[in-house]
Amino acid sequence: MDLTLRVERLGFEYGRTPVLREVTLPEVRAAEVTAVIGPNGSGKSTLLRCVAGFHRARGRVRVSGGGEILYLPQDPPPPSSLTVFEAVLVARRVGGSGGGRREHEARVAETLAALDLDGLAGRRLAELSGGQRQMVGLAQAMIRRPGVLLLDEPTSNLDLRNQFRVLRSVRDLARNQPAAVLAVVHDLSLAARIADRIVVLHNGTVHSHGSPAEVLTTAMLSEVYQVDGTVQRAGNGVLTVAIADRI
Ligand SMILES: Nc1ncnc2c1ncn2[C@@H]1O[C@H](COP(=O)(O)OP(=O)(O)OP(=O)(O)O)[C@@H](O)[C@H]1O
Repeated sequence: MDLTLRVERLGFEYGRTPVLREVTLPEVRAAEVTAVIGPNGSGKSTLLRCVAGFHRARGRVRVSGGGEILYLPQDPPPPSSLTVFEAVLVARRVGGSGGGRREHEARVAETLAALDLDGLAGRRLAELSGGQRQMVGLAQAMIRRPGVLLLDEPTSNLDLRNQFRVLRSVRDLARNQPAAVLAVVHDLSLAARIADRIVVLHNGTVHSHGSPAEVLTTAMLSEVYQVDGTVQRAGNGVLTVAIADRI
């Protein structure tokens, strides 16, 4: 059976403050990336934590077709005396993947290479920058080959090149595994590049969803983000979102 993630009518509040109201997502299918966008405080991280099962929410979260559900929080793995290679190896072992030591080590090397982290393999996590540790966190998630991958702002600490690299690796994982990926992405132009579908969260409800071209509109930018924005489409189809307001 094809792997799918279904999220229906989720409701959640912290104490008495409603944060998610009747949130239903379009089905997230294997080999597809769905990006969740929305302003600060709109409920994106809470939504991911509810889907991951860390909060007890009303509504339904259903995964059909098997596979591990893996949630990668916004914060990178903490500094530690483990080397990058060891940290990713441990993640693979904890994930219960079969195979002998050689097989494990080959997969670690392959995963580090995919994220261009091979140069850091021998460095300790305590000696890395926040952005470098964030990439290690992603390598730890990817090596477990999850069926459903929930990513909370995987590029928040990364420079332009690494943002691109990470998003490309996530998309490749989704397609090759195949995995169903649900990712919170703040940068709208990056969301357009990685996502098959975008969900716009606004005040704890789904404002709109659809393909990047359907969702990223001047009207949405005005209604949801309260900015005077433009969406440009390059000849190769790449969408870029820009704010027209003067600073
Ligand atoms: N532990 C908590 N206790 C109480 N309220 C919380 C808690 N965590 C988040 N909130 C509130 O819930 C709302 C949604 O927060 P959430 O972190 O899900 O938003 P977000 O869309 O991920 O924001 P950001 O883009 O800033 O990361 C906010 O109003 C926030 O203040």
